[in-house]
Amino acid sequence: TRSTRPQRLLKVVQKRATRGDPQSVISAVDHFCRHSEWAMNVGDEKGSILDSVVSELSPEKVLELGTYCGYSTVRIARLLPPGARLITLEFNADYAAIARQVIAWAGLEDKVQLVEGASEDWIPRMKEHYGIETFDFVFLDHWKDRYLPDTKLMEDCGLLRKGTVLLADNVICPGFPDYLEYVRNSLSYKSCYFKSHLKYTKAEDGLEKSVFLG
Ligand SMILES: CNc1ncnc2c1ncn2[C@@H]1O[C@H](/C=C/CNC(=O)c2cc(-c3ccc(F)cc3)cc(O)c2O)[C@H](F)[C@H]1O
Ligand SMILES: [Mg+2]
Repeated sequence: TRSTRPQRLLKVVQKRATRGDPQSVISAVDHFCRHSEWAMNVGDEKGSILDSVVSELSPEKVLELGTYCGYSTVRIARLLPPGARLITLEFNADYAAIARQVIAWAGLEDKVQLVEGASEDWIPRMKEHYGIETFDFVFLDHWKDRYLPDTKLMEDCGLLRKGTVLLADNVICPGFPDYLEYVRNSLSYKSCYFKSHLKYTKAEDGLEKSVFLG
């Protein structure tokens, strides 16, 4: 049977990228998406905004919602300080299998814990299963109608602390109006919008950075 897009993306990574070199993995995926097939990863333009937020924060404990093929996982993990940990949640087994191999090809498996399961099931288990007190940084990039319920769930589970940064992909396209209204109007968040473009196109998109105020 015909291969899937994630399988083709992995082949390009293994063909064009150097094992253990995260930057070459990022470039290989960008090349694949720009020249061969469109895929729903954050892309290079928004990716560099993600890079600057992570570099400035230097977070120890990171949560990513929606691994997909691991592109943003690699972008984040490559910038983490020694000893820092990234937990990424992905409930599609096929995507998780591809992402594991992409993360391993980048040589970042020691920093990344890919959990195959649903965010709503695993957010409540973060403390007892992974010994997480609170997260320093959360990247939201899963189903758009799940950003708000999962953010409220993280609040309820006490996983956010004063200063925790939430960064959400796709403010415009596909968009998540309910989450945006919440973080922009809630007294518990200080929110700002990083305008960008939908990867490799002229269409506007952006990232919403929201700091939890406790
Ligand atoms: C609900 N709980 C979940 N738990 C674990 N993994 C999950 C969960 N929910 C989804 N996943 C997992 O997270 C991923 C889902 C990513 C969804 N992303 C997008 O749809 C998305 C779409 C566009 C887009 C833009 C323009 C256009 F014309 C068409 C598409 C751009 C983007 O940057 C996106 O991120 C994965 F697929 C799913 O298994
Ligand atoms: Mg996205």
